[in-house]
Amino acid sequence: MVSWPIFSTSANARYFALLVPLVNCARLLVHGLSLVSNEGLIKSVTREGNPEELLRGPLYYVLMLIVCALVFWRESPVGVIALSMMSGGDGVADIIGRRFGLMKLPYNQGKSWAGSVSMFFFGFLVSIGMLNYYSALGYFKLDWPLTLQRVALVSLVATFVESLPISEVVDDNISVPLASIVAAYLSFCL
Ligand SMILES: C/C(=C\COP(=O)(O)O)CCC[C@H](C)CCC[C@H](C)CCCC(C)C
Ligand SMILES: Nc1ccn([C@@H]2O[C@H](COP(=O)(O)OP(=O)(O)O)[C@@H](O)[C@H]2O)c(=O)n1
Repeated sequence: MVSWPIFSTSANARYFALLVPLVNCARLLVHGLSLVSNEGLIKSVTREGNPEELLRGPLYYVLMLIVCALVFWRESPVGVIALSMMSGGDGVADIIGRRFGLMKLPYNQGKSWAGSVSMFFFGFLVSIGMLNYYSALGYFKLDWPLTLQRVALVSLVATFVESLPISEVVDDNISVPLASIVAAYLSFCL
């Protein structure tokens, strides 16, 4: 029976799984540099329709996928939590914040309480859901009462970092997962 690397315990499974973000990284670079034109990709992934946008948020998103797969893979909850905060928390904060974010944060008029509260709750929920999935597959065993507290703390840290007016300096597709990695590593691994 063929054992597909992506589900195997092979040391090479992570490199096989990396093919997906690597291919998308190449796509974003090629289209972001306008070496190739794909209106569908640009329209679906950018806000203003400028190819250069692909080289910022989307590219950082995929690079963080690559970093977490390489460094943490399935052995550690840290990578799972970091990606959950970026895709689940920050992603929903954008949607909810744009639509319902009338009450702005006192220190950042570009962000709102609705967006940040969504960031916290969806970052927490997606993290717990993914940790439960990986735990059910046997990749790690967790003390769930403690894990809930730890993930809540990481989500609080990620929410605070995401709320800061630093988007011009560092994209939140970098700051949110990096802050989550640090907070999760300190709470889960030390
Ligand atoms: C639109 C994207 C990021 C923009 O973020 P922001 O600037 O709004 O904060 C994501 C871009 C995704 C990329 C085009 C394709 C990624 C495919 C990925 C490797 C497949 C696995 C995704 C996994 C389920 C999280
Ligand atoms: N905590 C947050 C996050 C986003 N948002 C809203 O979502 C929009 C996009 O957020 P963002 O600049 O962080 O964009 P992304 O790069 O995270 O997708 C903001 O301009 C706000 O309107 C919010 O209101 N509160």
